[in-house]
Amino acid sequence: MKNRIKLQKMKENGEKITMITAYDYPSAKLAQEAGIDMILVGDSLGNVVLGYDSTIPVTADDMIHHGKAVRRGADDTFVVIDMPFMTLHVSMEDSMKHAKRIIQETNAQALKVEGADENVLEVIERLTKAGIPVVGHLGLTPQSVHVLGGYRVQGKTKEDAEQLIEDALNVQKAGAIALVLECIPYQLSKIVTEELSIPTIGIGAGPYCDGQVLVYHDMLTYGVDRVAKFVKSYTNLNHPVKQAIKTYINEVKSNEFPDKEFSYAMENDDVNALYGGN
Ligand SMILES: Nc1nc(=O)c2c([nH]1)NC[C@@H]1CN(c3ccc(C(=O)N[C@@H](CCC(=O)O)C(=O)O)cc3)CN21
Ligand SMILES: CC(C)C(=O)C(=O)O
Ligand SMILES: [Mg+2]
Repeated sequence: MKNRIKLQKMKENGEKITMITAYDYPSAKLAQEAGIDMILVGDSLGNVVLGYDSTIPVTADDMIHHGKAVRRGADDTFVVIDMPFMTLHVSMEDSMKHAKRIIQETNAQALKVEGADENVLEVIERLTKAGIPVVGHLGLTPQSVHVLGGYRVQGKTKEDAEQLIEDALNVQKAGAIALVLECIPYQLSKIVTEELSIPTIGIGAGPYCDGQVLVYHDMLTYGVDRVAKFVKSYTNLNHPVKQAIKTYINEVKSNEFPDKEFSYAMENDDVNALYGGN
């Protein structure tokens, strides 16, 4: 497991780990070409690519479909794939079956699982023993949105923070290679990052994590409108994309496009012969 060593080294050396989500060939290709350390095929694809209002309808087949496209676009990047809703909570056999399919069909390096209950910890242990690296995910775990009562910041009280620290230690003990911390106070992610030997990757978890992850469509403002406070918009693609499509519409309607420059031609003799033949 060469990649595990590298992640671990980056934490030890204080070199920040960069991660972005990707869901298809072009997003993966651009992320790899830009030099990202890790790609996450997030179940957030339910929101940003499939148009659902949560990650709950996302299936293992969805993850495989998109995971394969990402792998084709980024053949040389560490790819992590989310285990989607309910692939961890039916039975151990069911979880292993889904994990096996996702890994074998996508050729990803690792799987990510939300939470730290008994089932999830056992899944982490079993996959790790089978040689499949696992990334944990604590704090705001969107697959539990209906239990959490909305997309709220987690771990804000002493009790909740202590529980999260205990969960993080358990996830590490079960064998996880890294831990995503989502939407928690920066003071808490600082403690967790110091307590753990594995790298923490934050999203809405402040500056003290060993790495950061953002959703592709959020950081590019592409097809999304309202985003969480923790999202930094590095560019806004909504405007230029919409503008380009509007210009195209106008040019077709006004017979400006396509002109000869964008058309194919026959030789004059052949055109004449064609008319003559009629
Ligand atoms: N486009 C997108 N980006 C994401 O980061 C993301 C998804 N989708 N879908 C799955 C989950 C859902 N996520 C979310 C969604 C909303 C907030 C949000 O609006 N949070 C409030 C917190 C308010 C509070 O508790 O104080 C905010 O205003 O930032 C946070 C995480 C993160 N994940
Ligand atoms: C927000 C990240 C961590 C995620 O789980 C996803 O994109 O699905
Ligand atoms: Mg996810």
